[in-house]
Amino acid sequence: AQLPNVAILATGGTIAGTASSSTQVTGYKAGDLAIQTLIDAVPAIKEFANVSGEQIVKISSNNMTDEVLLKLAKRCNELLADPKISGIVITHGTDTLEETAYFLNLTVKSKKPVVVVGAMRPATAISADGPMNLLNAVKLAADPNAQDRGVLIALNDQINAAREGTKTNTTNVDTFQAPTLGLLGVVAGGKNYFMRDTTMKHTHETEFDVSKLDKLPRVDIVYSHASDDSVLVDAAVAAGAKGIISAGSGNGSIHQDAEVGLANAVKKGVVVVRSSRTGSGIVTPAGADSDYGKAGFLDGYSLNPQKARLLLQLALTKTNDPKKIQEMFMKY
Ligand SMILES: NC(=O)CC[C@H](N)C(=O)O
Repeated sequence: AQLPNVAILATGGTIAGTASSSTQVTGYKAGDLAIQTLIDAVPAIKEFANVSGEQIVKISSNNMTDEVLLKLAKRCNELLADPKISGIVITHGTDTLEETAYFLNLTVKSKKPVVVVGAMRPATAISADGPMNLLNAVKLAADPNAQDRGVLIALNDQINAAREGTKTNTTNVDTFQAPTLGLLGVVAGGKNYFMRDTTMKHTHETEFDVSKLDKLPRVDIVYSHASDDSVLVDAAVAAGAKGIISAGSGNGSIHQDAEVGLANAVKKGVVVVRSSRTGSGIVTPAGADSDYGKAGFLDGYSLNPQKARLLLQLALTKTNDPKKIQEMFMKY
């Protein structure tokens, strides 16, 4: 039988990282190795798929930009329109992997699997996790049962939804978790097992079209803390932010001295969305009669601040209507 064709788009990260010794697992050079070197390190891939590697960038993912995100989304859409391509794997640093995965979850127009993969130990380390993660990701991208589940995050034998998975540990290989909703599935005995589906709209079901975009509106995140004030909010507005995500405390609460600045931002036409710095749970709707509702703040639902930022950027390419943007936050 003919093997499925899987395209691999490489962006760098620890999966392509090199260190001077096999015991060095921090302070290494991320994104050093080219994609063909990573593919050649896992000859077993050839048993499951024909793969082609394409180097998009070679960066540590803390340096990811809107420009690269747009380039990746456009390239995915081009490749997935080709009937010969079964799915896509994107190799990525883990630091902002969840952001790229969620951005693609909102902008890829296909039911075919798109799998974002990384590693926590550099390619040169003892028990490097990259090779097995890459093999699992290619098999997942070639798996018909992985179709129409939204973009997937696959590391450490676990499958997460792009919207829900988040990096929870600075160094451990078991870093991607979905604290509120749990895993979509697992990889065991070389097979993919799906336990549930995400309930939110994704990929071909969204209204976002990046084909004609070459930049995204500025959206900043302000992180709440004791003794907070409006200094950073005012700075965001002065820098031209069209939206601000409040990484609030608890259930999206905001220090009264920062709230003043955010309310003023709304009066100037900036869209403000409340999210939470807690890392799990939902930010419940404040209601039109509450102080937050009266100030015009929107509710971020279960998106973490970094993902809420991406949705607000895309939302602002379609509309400035707070009501419509709130609907998007409950839908995607
Ligand atoms: N484990 C990782 O991939 C983190 C390394 C690096 N900072 C990156 O995100 O690209």
